[in-house]
Amino acid sequence: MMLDDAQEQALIIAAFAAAEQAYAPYSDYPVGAALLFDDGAVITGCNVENASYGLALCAETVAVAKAFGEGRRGGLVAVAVVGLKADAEPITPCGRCRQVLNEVAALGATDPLVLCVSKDDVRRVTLSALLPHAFGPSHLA
Ligand SMILES: O=c1ccn([C@H]2C[C@H](O)[C@@H](CO)O2)c(=O)[nH]1
Ligand SMILES: [Zn+2]
Repeated sequence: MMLDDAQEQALIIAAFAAAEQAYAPYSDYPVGAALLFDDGAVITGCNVENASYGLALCAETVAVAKAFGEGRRGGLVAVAVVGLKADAEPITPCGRCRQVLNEVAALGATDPLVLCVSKDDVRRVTLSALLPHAFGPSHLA
């Protein structure tokens, strides 16, 4: 499934809206993520930090956990990630989030598009480009 401009824009807007819910009092670096599934559903997440700093959950991981919690297994088409403090250079998912995203991707048939978004720019990459030679469920089979 290819994304048209309107779908892309809607996903980016959903990620910005999610970032507004970020709980990031320690880093003051709000992040939002929005996952688009092949039935058109969008599931969002924001980063959730903790007084024990190292326990922070990234927006992408929160979104994936919500998706699994709603019964989704595969069907991930695209992900938008925005950092509200990212002006020029878009943020990209951290290494842990790439692996977490790979789990839902590996359960489906498509290599999801990752939209890395800043105020000024959108960078489009595939998840497999962000995480080549990924370890996944097939390795355990
Ligand atoms: O792709 C990213 C990168 C960072 N963060 C969060 C983790 C932490 O709460 C804050 C600063 O690193 O941003 C995300 O949610 N997603
Ligand atoms: Zn992360």
